[in-house]
Amino acid sequence: TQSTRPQRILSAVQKNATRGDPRSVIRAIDQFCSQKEWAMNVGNEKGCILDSVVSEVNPATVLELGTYCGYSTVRIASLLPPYAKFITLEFNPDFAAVARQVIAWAGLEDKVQLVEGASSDWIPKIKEQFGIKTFDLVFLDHWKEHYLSDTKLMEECGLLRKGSVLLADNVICPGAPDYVEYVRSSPRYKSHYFRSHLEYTKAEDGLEKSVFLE
Ligand SMILES: Oc1cc(-c2ccc(F)cc2)cc2cccnc12
Ligand SMILES: [Mg+2]
Repeated sequence: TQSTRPQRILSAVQKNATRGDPRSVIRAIDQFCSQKEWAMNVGNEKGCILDSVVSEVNPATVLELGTYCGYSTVRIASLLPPYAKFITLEFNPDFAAVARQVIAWAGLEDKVQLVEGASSDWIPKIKEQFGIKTFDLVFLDHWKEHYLSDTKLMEECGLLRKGSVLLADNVICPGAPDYVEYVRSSPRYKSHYFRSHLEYTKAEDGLEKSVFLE
């Protein structure tokens, strides 16, 4: 039977990356997606912006919405302090199965908890299930239609505190106009747009960093 694109990405990691070396896993995925098949990883250009925000926040608690093959999961997990708690939510079981193996190849399986299911189902349960009060950093990289509703849900569930940082991928392409309008116009957020390019292309895209103010 035909392999899927995530399975081909995993094969490229297992073939070209060194076990336990997160940077070689990132490089292997970026080379495969640049030279062989495009895939919706955040990529290296936006990935460097992600790295700088993670390093600046130095979060003790991180939530990622949308794991896909685990590319950004590996980037984030490799920068976290040892005591950090990192949860990544993935709705698609096939993506989750590949991501677990990519994260393991990087040797980061003890740094991140991959949870399968819908973000809207899981967000209300995170406090009780994982003993997390609030998130210092949230990386939004799932389906764009859910960015705003999931953000409002996180607010309602008390998962954001003064200073919590939301970093959203794909502000331009595919775009999340209702989310961007909300975080840029709300007095409860201070937002900044990091202009970049859609992964592995010359098209414009960018990340929106929004700090929750209360
Ligand atoms: O980074 C992403 C990119 C795209 C995307 C798909 C097709 C295009 F033609 C352009 C962009 C989709 C995503 C869906 C979820 C999380 N990230 C995505
Ligand atoms: Mg994305």
